[in-house]
Amino acid sequence: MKFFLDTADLNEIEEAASWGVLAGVTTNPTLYARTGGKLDDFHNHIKRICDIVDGPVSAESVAMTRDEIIRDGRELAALADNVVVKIPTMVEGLAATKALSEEGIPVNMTLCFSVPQAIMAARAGARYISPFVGRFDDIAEDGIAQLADVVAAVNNYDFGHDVEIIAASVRSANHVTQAALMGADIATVPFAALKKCVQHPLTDRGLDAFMKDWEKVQQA
Ligand SMILES: O=C[C@H](O)COP(=O)(O)O
Repeated sequence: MKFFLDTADLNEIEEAASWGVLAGVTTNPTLYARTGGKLDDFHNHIKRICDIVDGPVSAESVAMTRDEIIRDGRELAALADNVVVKIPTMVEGLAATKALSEEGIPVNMTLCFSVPQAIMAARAGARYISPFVGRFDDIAEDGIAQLADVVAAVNNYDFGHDVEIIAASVRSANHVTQAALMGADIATVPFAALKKCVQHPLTDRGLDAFMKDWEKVQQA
């Protein structure tokens, strides 16, 4: 499984990139708004992310009609070679995904909450599909079970092009564990949760003991 960072925060992206495990970044309008970014700086902001990250960077279209999404998608794709156009899973989004994919522009279909949505995204030409986990948990449903269904269903078929499933709306290291065990290709993880993925209390305890014993060696 590959690790993507689910953020538009440049500091977080720079730090995670320095860890050597970052394979890509996903953004969305909410994550960009959280940076305090303005509309007229959005494209430059995406370019800055693309410069930092050696891997695909999803930038989301906020258009609602096929033609507007296609126009948006072309503009976003022109920003950098590693831009992936993120498009919501809806009728107009499917049509735009088909058109953009045929032009060779990679698409990540987002806001995916069901097996039929995922299969349709793949059929339309999506390079990435993003089933959401945490938002199911938020409404007292089992997001991991939903993700497992999507992974199993998509892996049943050959869509004639590469399709990778991004476990999205990930909230915890346990979500990452479950996504990896079921064979999700990618987990896109918020910075705080990604940091928790490298931490373990037994690692901390073991390190503490090693340091204390090393002090004894130095004083012997
Ligand atoms: O846009 C995709 C995100 O992974 C959504 O995550 P969220 O449910 O934490 O906002």
